[in-house]
Amino acid sequence: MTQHPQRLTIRRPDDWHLHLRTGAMLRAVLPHSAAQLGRAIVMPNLVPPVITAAQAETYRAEILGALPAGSRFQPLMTAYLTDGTDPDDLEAGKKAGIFTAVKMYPAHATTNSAHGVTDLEKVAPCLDRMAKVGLPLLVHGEVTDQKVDIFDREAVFIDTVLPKIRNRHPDLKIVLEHITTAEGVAVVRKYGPTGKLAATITAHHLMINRSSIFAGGIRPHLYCLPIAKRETHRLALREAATSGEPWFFFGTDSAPHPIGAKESACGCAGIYTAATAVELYTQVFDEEGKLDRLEAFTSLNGPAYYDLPPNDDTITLEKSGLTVPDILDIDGKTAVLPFRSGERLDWRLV
Ligand SMILES: NC(=O)N[C@@H](CC(=O)O)C(=O)O
Ligand SMILES: [Zn+2]
Ligand SMILES: [Zn+2]
Repeated sequence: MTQHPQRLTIRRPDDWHLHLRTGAMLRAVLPHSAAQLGRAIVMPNLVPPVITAAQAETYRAEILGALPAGSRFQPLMTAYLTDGTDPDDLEAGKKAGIFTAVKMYPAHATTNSAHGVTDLEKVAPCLDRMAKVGLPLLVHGEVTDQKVDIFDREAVFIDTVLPKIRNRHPDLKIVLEHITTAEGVAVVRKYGPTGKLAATITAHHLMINRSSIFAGGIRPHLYCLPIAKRETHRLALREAATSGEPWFFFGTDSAPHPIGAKESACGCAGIYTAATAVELYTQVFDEEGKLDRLEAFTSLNGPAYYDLPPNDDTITLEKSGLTVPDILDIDGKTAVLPFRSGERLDWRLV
């Protein structure tokens, strides 16, 4: 690769952490991801959540039915782990090709997590079975104790909860989703070489820090969970993502909410990045002078961790610039505001 390429062809990326929602929202946002990606790990935090293999099969059919004609995009389905989840159903779902992974939300940690896990002991039989049949555990890694400062909840989870899971289930593959801290980077570096721990990193956590949320006034569209941390953490995430190390990979956590639900006295957590996900990551790798490592992060490391082949086709990016789309209409009554809406990015998908 030349030092300052104007054009870049890489294997088609996958998104290992995506919220597609359902109904009109799904129909509006899915074309964005389907245009860029080969596959995506689809998060199960619907209302009600996607708990069983039968529910995941119904949800997958809805997604496939909402795809633009001719799209080869493949949704990879996840189970929402609850205290009452049946290990046999997880195993059957895995064997039937329905489940790719299982998502654990500590109860009340984030958007639509009320049915999440209250006690690790209760899900131990599920985690044992997942290790046995090869279903990775994807974790929203924040403690829910409201006495713990919101900016510390990820680091405390890594310190106190993650070791319990790892020690009790040493053969379980774990993905720490959307890491936001230097502590997250360090623990994944430490245990990544065992093949049992990896992390997704979002585009927005590579671009914003906690001051961004208050720049000139409160900016509800930059509120997500885990919340963005100090600048030192953003820099640690950028270094990790662009390091080429195989345990860090693409996961947007693109999480659309209607504008009215964001611009509210009690606004929802979630940032919508799917409209320009690949362009946002490319911008970061270019700024870091690491475009030669973009493909590993976007298209190779994720499939390798999930024991899947990389996509067989490619995408091409051009350094001709792009204006991030403005408000995305959902159903004539509600709309979503994409991250960096109306701003210029350096790269665009050809
Ligand atoms: N990331 C977020 O801020 N929100 C996600 C939930 C999640 O991934 O934690 C959502 O579903 O809106
Ligand atoms: Zn989450
Ligand atoms: Zn998420």
